Amino acid sequence: MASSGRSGVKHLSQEEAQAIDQELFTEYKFSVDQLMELAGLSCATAIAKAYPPSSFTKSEPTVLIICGPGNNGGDGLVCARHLKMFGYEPTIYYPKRPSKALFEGLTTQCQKMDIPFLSEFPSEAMLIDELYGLVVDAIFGFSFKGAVREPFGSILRTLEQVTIPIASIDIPSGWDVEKGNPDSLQPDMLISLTAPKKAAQHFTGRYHFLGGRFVPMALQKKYSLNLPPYPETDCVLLLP
Ligand SMILES: NC(=O)C1=CN([C@@H]2O[C@H](COP(=O)(O)OP(=O)(O)OC[C@H]3O[C@@H](n4cnc5c(N)ncnc54)[C@H](O)[C@@H]3O)[C@@H](O)[C@H]2O)[C@H](O)CC1
Ligand SMILES: [K+]
Repeated sequence: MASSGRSGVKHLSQEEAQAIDQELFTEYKFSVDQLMELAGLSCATAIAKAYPPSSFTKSEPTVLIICGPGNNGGDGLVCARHLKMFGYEPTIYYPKRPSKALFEGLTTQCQKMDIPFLSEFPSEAMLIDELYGLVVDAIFGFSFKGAVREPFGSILRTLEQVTIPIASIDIPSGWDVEKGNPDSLQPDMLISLTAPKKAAQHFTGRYHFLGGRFVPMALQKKYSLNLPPYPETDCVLLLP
């Protein structure tokens, strides 16, 4: 069944999100690297709009970015690199790294830009609150299914206790892509890429951005995305 939010934009099922993704690669001949770069740039841009460095109460605008094992994690690595360029102090936790050239390259880029990678996840939420001003959740995106497997279960349980804002890329991690999850993370920001997924209807945080301004009009029409117009040359749009 089709569903749409207050803005009239379509909310995608998991199957639709994966079908559009596949069509972008197979029919439209985009490469993953290209779309990931635009997705990650959108996330860093949305973060810079909602949480400018001057709004941080810490002495430095420190951001903890947690990257998962798939492309959502890749978006997180790209986001970290752009945040560094924008004047933030990102730190990455990336416990499950795929042995693929794309992710290895993104990791090296971050390392060469002096972005630290944590070898262990902070054991207490309080430590995260003390050290960072923002968490970026790039753990799972639209391919998440079933019960959360370790080490991500314990990471998510810690994140549920933090009091600093959490910005989730595409899906709040631990949420069912269509039904959401009232018992998991409740992020302050959600950046929906391409189009919001059905779970976004359960988002109650302050900022819901649309990002990933890369879907050709023919594909938008085929899937009746009904995307609102992005302002001027912006790569993100704040949804009502
Ligand atoms: N078209 C677009 O909008 C683009 C979006 N991008 C981003 O890509 C993700 C989707 O990426 P994908 O690799 O398909 O999957 P995920 O990152 O969601 O995760 C897959 C990863 O997670 C593991 N996994 C799945 N379920 C579980 C679980 N229950 N417990 C533990 N681990 C789990 C699975 O094994 C895989 O390893 C999308 O959301 C966007 O963020 C692209 O960057 C660009 C195009
Ligand atoms: K996420």
